[in-house]
Amino acid sequence: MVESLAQKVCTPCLGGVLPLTKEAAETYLSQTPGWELDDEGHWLRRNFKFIDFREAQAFIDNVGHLAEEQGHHPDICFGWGYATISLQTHKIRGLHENDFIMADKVSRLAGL
Ligand SMILES: C[C@H](O)[C@H](O)[C@H]1CNC2=NC(N)=NC(=O)C2=N1
Repeated sequence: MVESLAQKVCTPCLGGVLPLTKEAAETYLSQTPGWELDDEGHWLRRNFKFIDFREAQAFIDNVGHLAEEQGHHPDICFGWGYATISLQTHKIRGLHENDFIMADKVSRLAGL
């Protein structure tokens, strides 16, 4: 049985690895429905909608705990009724499988 991305854990990114090419990143997208790449393929992003500010805040608080557990941290923007989660492996200034693992785990946190 093929392991889902969410079943994997982020590996410490020690730098010195090349970021995924845009084409390689696009092959991962099929496993993370709802997420999008930026034009250069350096960022993975998804918007989540909530009923109000508190719901959005509760969600990003959970994302924060997940990030600490995984040792891999998203950029988060949130406000009344929404949260935007952006993922990049900063150490390599691009995307790594870790970003897609986090994306799948974050989607599941939102119940998606
Ligand atoms: C020392 C620490 O583990 C590293 O700096 C981690 C922390 N979280 C991280 N998160 C992300 N998104 N990219 C990184 O390169 C990264 N590096």
